[in-house]
Amino acid sequence: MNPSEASSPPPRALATPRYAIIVAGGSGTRMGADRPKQFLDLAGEPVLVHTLRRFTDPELGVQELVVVLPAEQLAVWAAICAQHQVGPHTVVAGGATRWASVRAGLAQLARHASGVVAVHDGVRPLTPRTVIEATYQAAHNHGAAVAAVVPKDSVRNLSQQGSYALNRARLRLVQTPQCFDLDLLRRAYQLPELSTFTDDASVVEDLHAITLVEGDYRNLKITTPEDLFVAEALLRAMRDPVNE
Ligand SMILES: Nc1ccn([C@@H]2O[C@H](COP(=O)(O)OP(=O)(O)OP(=O)(O)O)[C@@H](O)[C@H]2O)c(=O)n1
Ligand SMILES: C[C@](O)(CO)[C@H](O)COP(=O)(O)O
Repeated sequence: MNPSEASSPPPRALATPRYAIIVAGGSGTRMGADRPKQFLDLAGEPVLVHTLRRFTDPELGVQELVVVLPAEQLAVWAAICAQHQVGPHTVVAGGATRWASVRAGLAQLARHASGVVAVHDGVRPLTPRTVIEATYQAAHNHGAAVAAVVPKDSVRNLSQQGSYALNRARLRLVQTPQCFDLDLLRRAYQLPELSTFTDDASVVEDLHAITLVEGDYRNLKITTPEDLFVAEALLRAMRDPVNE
């Protein structure tokens, strides 16, 4: 625990325990930076520090937070934690794919019998608390819930003849957090990995229906360089009490 955490308010007590796995085990090839994008600077602090703060908010009552990192970056993260205010968490080494990293995070939660677990991208540093809370609650009520938003652009499907328009009213852009009953997520991650998995909902959906929760357009995933500029502007706006 960071000494500055000692005086923070106690976590909210909840009947159903809440856990979170923050996956930050990727290398950021699309960003093309000199280090993984989760360590890049966003308004004076590494992206991942911002992301963790979203989940250490005592109002959420998360009992255990697991951070998954590339094995070769564990020392880098330790140095970051020594310099920045980061709440209590455990660290595990990830795998070659996001799926393998989530599995490693789940293994860290093996001693817990039950609860609801959130899986969240370490590179989504702007997720509003209301979205996290709503996703945990929906998973508590329905077993599996993911945050998603309506597409703002028109969407076309590629075909052999060229392309055709899709009805975007029937489409959703999926974000994280993605929250699940702990036992359900464990069972889903015992099945073999498929190349079609892009998120946790795609791993779980053969076992259980996925409930969609209203996400937020500010909850962007930092993927390519321009996302950092947008994230910085959004962060400034979200810190302005007029906007939040
Ligand atoms: N082996 C992996 C791959 C991805 N992730 C995490 O999953 C989230 C979403 O993945 P993505 O944005 O694709 O991150 P990268 O894999 O780092 O990026 P890229 O695909 O551009 O290499 C990120 O927080 C990333 O760190 C992970 O934990 N382990
Ligand atoms: C999990 C995710 O962020 C939901 O939108 C997304 O699927 C991650 O995809 P990526 O290819 O790893 O960026």
